[in-house]
Amino acid sequence: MTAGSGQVYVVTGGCGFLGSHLVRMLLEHEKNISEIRVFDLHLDESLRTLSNDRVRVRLISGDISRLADVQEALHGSHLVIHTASLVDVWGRVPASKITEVNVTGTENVLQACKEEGVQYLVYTSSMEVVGPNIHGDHFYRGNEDTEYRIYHKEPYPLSKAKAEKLVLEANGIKIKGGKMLYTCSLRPTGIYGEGHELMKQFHRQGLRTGRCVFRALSPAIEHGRVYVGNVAWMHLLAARQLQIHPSTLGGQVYFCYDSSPYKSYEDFNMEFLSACGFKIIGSRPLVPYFLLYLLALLNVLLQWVLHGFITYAPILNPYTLAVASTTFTVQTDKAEKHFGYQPLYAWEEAKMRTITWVKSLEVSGKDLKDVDEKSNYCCS
Ligand SMILES: NC(=O)c1ccc[n+]([C@@H]2O[C@H](COP(=O)([O-])OP(=O)(O)OC[C@H]3O[C@@H](n4cnc5c(N)ncnc54)[C@H](O)[C@@H]3O)[C@@H](O)[C@H]2O)c1
Ligand SMILES: CC(C)CCC[C@@H](C)[C@H]1CC[C@H]2[C@@H]3[C@H](O)C=C4C[C@@H](O)CC[C@]4(C)[C@H]3CC[C@]12C
Repeated sequence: MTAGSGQVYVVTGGCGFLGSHLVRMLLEHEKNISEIRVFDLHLDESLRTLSNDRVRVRLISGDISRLADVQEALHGSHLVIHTASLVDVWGRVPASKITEVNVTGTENVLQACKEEGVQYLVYTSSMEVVGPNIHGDHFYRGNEDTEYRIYHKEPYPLSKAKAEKLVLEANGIKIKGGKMLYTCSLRPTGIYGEGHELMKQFHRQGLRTGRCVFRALSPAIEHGRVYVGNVAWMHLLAARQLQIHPSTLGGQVYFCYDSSPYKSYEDFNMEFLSACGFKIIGSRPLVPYFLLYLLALLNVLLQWVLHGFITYAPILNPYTLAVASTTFTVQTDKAEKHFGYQPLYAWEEAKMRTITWVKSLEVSGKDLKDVDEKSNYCCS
């Protein structure tokens, strides 16, 4: 295919963790596109260099919460993959900002699809549109039809649920030119892989404590995880098949899954950290749950006191503790049945790629700096 003769895809949030994997995935595996528009608030200039003879990668700086920006980016495009979002469960940004980006931003994408006559939209949702809920109900290897008490209070899951609803309701509406809009929604569980910001933080924290991770969560609580490459692959397939079988995929939701093992959040992280010499201390939580909960509450209090002076947003708060302490795993084949999804990366390869990346944090010295040499290897 020569540049200009294929389809134009827009990837909102294309410079983020998932978005940048998706852009690379599209370049490598989607043969009928000639342009990828990477729309983001903060541009990653290195993506520009990915353009080749066949596909032009165009970086577009814009704000999803401004309709004019979105309209301009979508003009003349064929399909949108909407991953842009404010991912915040720590109170780093005000709730109103989360709503503005995640809900108004999605409204803008839908409006722009309508006005610019873009027929297809794949939305990146989240497991959190379902749960875990605040009652602590476990969702054990459930699927898209599993009944669950859905209850949202926190700004991020609330915004993702609202946005997903808007996306699904828009399936089938008339767009400019008289054609129909087709939409579907993908719900990843906790994504991991190269570039995962939270993994960097756990790695850095582990270096400070001499490569020791102190078990805080019950190993019996399963937390769903999915490799970023497989999430990107699933988006690519959904985008392709939405155009071929719009009546099958249109208006549907799909959990993102692969063959990553069912483990607790900490044990899963250890799959990678142990390759760097990290050890997990304790076979059961070292701190009783009520103490952890008190600590989480203390963090909320400190956040409130320090508000206006500094942004105090530690990893542990009552909500993140509840998410990490409630089983939420998926087991489904809906995406396989509807659009032939099979993970592109087996667990062993996903693990190896992630380990290589975690190790590279040490080689580059990025995570080693600031760490007291003396504290290293206290466990070895
Ligand atoms: N990381 C996870 O574990 C996870 C799990 C489930 C779902 N998700 C969803 O996947 C998507 C991608 O998440 P991620 O982890 O890659 O997050 P990320 O923060 O790395 O990427 C989000 C991107 O959106 C961009 N963005 C934010 N505000 C914007 C705005 N106003 N205008 C334009 N762009 C804006 C950011 O600059 C960033 O590049 C999100 O929709 C998120 O809700 C993530
Ligand atoms: C108590 C501590 C020792 C551990 C705290 C870990 C906690 C910060 C982690 C655990 C689970 C994580 C969430 C989960 O993987 C899935 C998602 C969905 C996604 O849409 C946004 C990110 C989020 C909420 C992860 C955030 C970090 C969590 C809560």
